[in-house]
Amino acid sequence: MEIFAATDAEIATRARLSHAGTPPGAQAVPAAPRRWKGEPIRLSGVTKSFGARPVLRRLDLDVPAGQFLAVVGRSGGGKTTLMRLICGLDSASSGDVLVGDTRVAGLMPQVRLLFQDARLAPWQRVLGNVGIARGPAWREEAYAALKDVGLADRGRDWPSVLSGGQKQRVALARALVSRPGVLLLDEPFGALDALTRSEMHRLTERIWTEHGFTVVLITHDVAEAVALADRVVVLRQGEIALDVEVDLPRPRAGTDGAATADLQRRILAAV
Ligand SMILES: Nc1ncnc2c1ncn2[C@@H]1O[C@H](COP(=O)(O)OP(=O)(O)OP(=O)(O)O)[C@@H](O)[C@H]1O
Repeated sequence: MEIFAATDAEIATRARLSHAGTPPGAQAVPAAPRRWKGEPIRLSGVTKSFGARPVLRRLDLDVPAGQFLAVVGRSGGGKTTLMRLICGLDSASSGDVLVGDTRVAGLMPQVRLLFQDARLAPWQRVLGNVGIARGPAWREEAYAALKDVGLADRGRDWPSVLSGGQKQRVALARALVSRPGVLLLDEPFGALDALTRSEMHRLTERIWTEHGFTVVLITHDVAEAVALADRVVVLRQGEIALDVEVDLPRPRAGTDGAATADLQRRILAAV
């Protein structure tokens, strides 16, 4: 049994409205509010050890609400460990992690994650994937989220017929459907080809600008970090080796000026 009951006609109508606005005589699809609340993140004196080995060492990090932060660093530097502490998948050995006013202790509903692989349920259509675990209002929200990622007309497709980039868009819509205060992106663009990756960059930047949630992006790609983030933190051996503002005008996709190159060099040197 499917978890949604929309008919093909209903989906087609909604998709048409999403793309073309409301034709004369048609009933308007209620628009979701375009902006929601970003949550600040605060780490104070956070250490995380596995056995006797510290992976994060007395980390202090304040991420203001609505900031787009990129975390870069070499493999094994503790980036994913940091993500897991922020979303409550793991707990710190010592120190405090706060999202908004809440001390993280267990999974945080206002924090959503996007991974390198889309992790869609193959037995659910696109709309079902986006709407999983939602309450009674999920269907409107799912349509709004699919529209946000440019897939309003793909709700009845199975994940298997989508391209890699489209699957990532569905995963992004699934993360957005609950209007998270914080979106954690763990190398979500790493497996995509260059063109699709730059499309995803533009999409992510647009959606973040529209909705105003806080983003933490983990990436190995310094150019990606500088293209997207307000601020870049370099994590090296569990410590912050560099913390730098990206004071470049948006949108930045495709910009390749001297200031961008300088900043990239500075970050690479710290990595
Ligand atoms: N559950 C665990 N048990 C033991 N060691 C772990 C565990 N999780 C991570 N580590 C270790 O912690 C260190 C940091 O891992 P982490 O995945 O945070 O690094 P990363 O910077 O995200 O690396 P990558 O860029 O390769 O994904 C690594 O040495 C890893 O082996």
